[in-house]
Amino acid sequence: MPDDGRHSIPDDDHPAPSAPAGTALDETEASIAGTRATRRDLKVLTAPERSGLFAGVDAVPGSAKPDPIIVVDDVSRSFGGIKAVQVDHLEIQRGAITGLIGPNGAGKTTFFNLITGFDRPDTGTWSLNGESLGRMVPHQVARRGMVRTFQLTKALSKMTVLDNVKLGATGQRGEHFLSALMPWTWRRQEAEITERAHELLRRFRLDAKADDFAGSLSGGQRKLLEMARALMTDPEIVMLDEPMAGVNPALTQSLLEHIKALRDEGVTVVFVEHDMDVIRDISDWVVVMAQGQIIAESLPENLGDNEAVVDAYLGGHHDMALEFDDQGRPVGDTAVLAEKVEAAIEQTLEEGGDLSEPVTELPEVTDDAASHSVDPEKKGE
Ligand SMILES: Nc1ncnc2c1ncn2[C@@H]1O[C@H](COP(=O)(O)OP(=O)(O)OP(=O)(O)O)[C@@H](O)[C@H]1O
Repeated sequence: MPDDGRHSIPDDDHPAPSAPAGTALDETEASIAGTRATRRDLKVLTAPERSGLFAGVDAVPGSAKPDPIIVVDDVSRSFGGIKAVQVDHLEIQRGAITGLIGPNGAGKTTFFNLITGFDRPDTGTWSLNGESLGRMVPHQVARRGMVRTFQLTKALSKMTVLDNVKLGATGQRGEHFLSALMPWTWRRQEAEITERAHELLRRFRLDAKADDFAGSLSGGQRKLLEMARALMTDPEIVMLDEPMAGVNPALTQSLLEHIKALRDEGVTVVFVEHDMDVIRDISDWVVVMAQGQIIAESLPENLGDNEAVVDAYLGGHHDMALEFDDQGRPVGDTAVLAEKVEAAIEQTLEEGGDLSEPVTELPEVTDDAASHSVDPEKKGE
């Protein structure tokens, strides 16, 4: 991936932001905090320097970051009577992996859709590097450096793997009307696009499949294809919607390594994930949504201590102290409660319901951990 830092150099239109008020910065952060870091700056960050970025960040919803690449204000979206998203303020730190978690129906996918131009909010503003993206459609957003992948991979099964990746190169010269009148320009562009697609296929070890139909790939390989396609425009920030869903354990590890490698190259990553082990493994910072709102932000290792997070996942009506082991796994009565939540979810799915609401009502905790005695009528109240 080229490293020319071209996305991030402050200029008159995009001045470097100053350090947010109230953010305590130590020496480790000083080199990049308060200015807009380039891809090159971010590439040379050591792991302690990267975690140092969050040292002075308050673990509260909407907290200021030293060098935010994305800033969101008052973005809301309703469907009928349901307020799917109401994000008052959110800043995403440049050059870090931010995990976005929350129960089913929390509004994560809708939020991704809104800020990448795939859906329109009812209210709100948001910016990338200080430039408002409010009226842009997805390919305009991509041209400015932000791309997304989808929860359900969108690979076109009757096209080759190579062509699917090439499709990611939207908004480049070959698409323009004028270039169509100048085929020599277009052909050069086409060759560059093909070369880059091959390079990305090699990176994701899909090069042997370049000429196969995308429909022949496994679920995990399609996720890799989706990432390769997203990287065609050499983005500054990638939004990954459940990149691990449906991927077998062997490929999960490889995907995780790919995501970390992107971050280590200076790409900002925001990803939606349900698996807490994955979240703890690769996130530098975690943002928690529930019922459309940002309810918590924290370092991944402190998630289990956050009452709002536990409430969001286990329902707000428990009246016992929750306990987790040092791996963040629930223990004792908390484990029993967690199993009941699982059982309630399973039951909902078996009955053909969806999981658009978190489980909010649970029976008394007993020793019968495997009990499926959740009254479905009470769930989602
Ligand atoms: N196109 C739509 N029409 C109507 N309601 C919608 C639409 N898209 C989302 N919703 C509703 O908005 C809410 C948020 O849904 P969203 O898919 O964004 O949540 P999520 O956190 O991504 O959930 P999951 O983890 O299950 O993917 C839910 O109540 C959902 O039913």
